Amino acid sequence: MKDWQLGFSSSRAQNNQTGVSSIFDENFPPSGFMKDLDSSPERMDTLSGKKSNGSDGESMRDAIEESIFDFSPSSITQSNHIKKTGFRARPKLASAQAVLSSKLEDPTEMQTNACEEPEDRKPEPLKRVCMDPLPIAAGETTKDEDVEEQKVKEGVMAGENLVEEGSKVALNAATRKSLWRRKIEPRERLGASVESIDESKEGDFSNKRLHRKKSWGSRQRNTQMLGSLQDGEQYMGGSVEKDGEEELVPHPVLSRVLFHSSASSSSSFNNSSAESDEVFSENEDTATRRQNMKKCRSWRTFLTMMQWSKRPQTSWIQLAGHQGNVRLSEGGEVLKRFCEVEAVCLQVLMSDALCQFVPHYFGHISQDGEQYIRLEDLLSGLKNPVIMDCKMGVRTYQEEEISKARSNAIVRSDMYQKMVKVDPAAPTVEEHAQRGVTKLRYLQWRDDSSSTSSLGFRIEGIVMGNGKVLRDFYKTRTEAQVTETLLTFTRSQVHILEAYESRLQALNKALKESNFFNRHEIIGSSLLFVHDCSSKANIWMIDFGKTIPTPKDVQLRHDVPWVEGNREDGYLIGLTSLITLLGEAIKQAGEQS
Ligand SMILES: Nc1ncnc2c1ncn2[C@@H]1O[C@H](COP(=O)(O)OP(=O)(O)OP(=O)(O)O)[C@@H](O)[C@H]1O
Ligand SMILES: O=P(O)(O)O[C@@H]1[C@H](O)[C@H](O)[C@@H](OP(=O)(O)O)[C@H](OP(=O)(O)O)[C@H]1O
Repeated sequence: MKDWQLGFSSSRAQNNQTGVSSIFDENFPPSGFMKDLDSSPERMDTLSGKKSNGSDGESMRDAIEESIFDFSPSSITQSNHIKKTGFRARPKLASAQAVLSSKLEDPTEMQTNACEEPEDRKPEPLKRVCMDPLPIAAGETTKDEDVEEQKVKEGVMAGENLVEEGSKVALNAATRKSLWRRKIEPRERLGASVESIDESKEGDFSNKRLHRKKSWGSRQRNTQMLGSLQDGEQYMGGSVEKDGEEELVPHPVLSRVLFHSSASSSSSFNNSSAESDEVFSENEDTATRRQNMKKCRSWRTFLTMMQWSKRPQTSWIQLAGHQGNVRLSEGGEVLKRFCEVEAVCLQVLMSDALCQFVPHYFGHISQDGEQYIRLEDLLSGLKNPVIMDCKMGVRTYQEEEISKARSNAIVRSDMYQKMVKVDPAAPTVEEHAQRGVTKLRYLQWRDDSSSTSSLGFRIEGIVMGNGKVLRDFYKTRTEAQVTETLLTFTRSQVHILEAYESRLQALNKALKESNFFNRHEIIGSSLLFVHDCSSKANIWMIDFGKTIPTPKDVQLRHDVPWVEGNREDGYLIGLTSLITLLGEAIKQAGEQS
């Protein structure tokens, strides 16, 4: 078991044992929607990695180093380490794996989660969940498979790399995916797997048994597996009696389940004749065949449930911003409508001190005549993520927008409608009369009614762990209102609040070292806060669509008020406010508990 898995498992074990009081303000509008976060963990693990500066997304990702950070209040040493380094969370691969393996450890929880899954979080098509037919020693693949894995690496979600520790079943999704894509015959697939096992695990009895079978035709082999299937209870026990020999099965239920999963994977569990031919022997009579088919179907039902539970954790949601601007691709990347200003920023950021705080940028892609920016999915691997989007800075419009508004003031009725909905008294008499406001006027009103102008940031939206979305923060302006919202967002969990505070302090440090920050006016950019019920937490910088390089003669400070012409964005004012208010929230949460 890798370090991060150990860390995660122990964290989960602790969580299961920890009775936790539910702390949140009953008066807050979305009361009662946080019941799924009832187990408050004692510690928090995140992963740290370091990006390389390579221009190629593949090589950069390959260069990521991972390690664990422990946010346990008692873990002072590591906590200091975090403060020194900032917690670099790249939870993708580890989180997905850890969540998946923990689900298998805890079937009760699996059921609970399945029940709580909101309708709009239906799993991806089954073809995305890949499983191997044979037990393979963890981490081992054949040469060919390695090549295949390399080929498909880019398009494969980290969460699809499934390794069942202790079961000796390695589920290498990249390999499987590529094999399926190429529709390689099961026979070839099996042969390859067996050879690799046998070469590297000479002493393993079960592997030797598999090796002895490798000369069998795939049909024979499949029939043999089916025969075993009929003795389900024995199989559950971990061994099968065959011809007087005990055949050890590394992971009794899984390996058989996985076998059939694989056999039918390419057809997504259809009952096609091709599949039946693959599974049943020619010598079986019709009755046996029917019986077998029936059993096989019930296994399929079970498999479907398994695959549901093992699906990659991609509870993706676009919280703020222009609806439909951002979406999750089939391959698990976030695709955002192309904006050259943003693409240039992201490219520069990949080799800046801030790269640890920005989703990985994979370049751009053209799809159906549209261009998209390809980004790392920051929610990947998080289980029922809790998300908050904070728009940073003391203003959300560029200075250019002011001059534009002066020269050509377009009156917008949509913005007038939005304004009236929040505050019917906000428009002037003239604006009421024309039933419209200019964009600049609207943006300025938004900034002033929220905490943007006063605190240097505002909360745009929150997604709670049960998927409930809160966007009504138009009038969340005072420090007390923001603090209360932070407590609700984190359910007053001190270790989460502390992790966020720590991350922001690290960001503060990185900003001071950043050439990008030194040379850019950052407008309308957000900090995306994400945590989940297994206590992974992180904060990321997103949205650089209105971030522009400063003129050569301008040196921004980022921590002084904006007056027209000085181009200051107030980013550090917002960051300082956030850190202060998180501190206040930590204090209040401590007092509550
Ligand atoms: N890399 C990512 N991973 C996960 N979610 C993301 C990612 N990028 C964006 N999102 C989601 O999409 C939302 C909107 O993103 P973003 O702010 O970049 O869009 P936008 O349309 O440019 O916003 P705006 O209208 O404020 O300029 C975010 O609040 C977040 O929920
Ligand atoms: O959040 P709200 O209240 O819905 O208001 C929107 C928000 O201010 C966006 O940032 C802005 O897009 P830009 O940042 O790109 O200016 C958008 O302008 P738009 O309607 O002109 O796109 C506004 O409608």
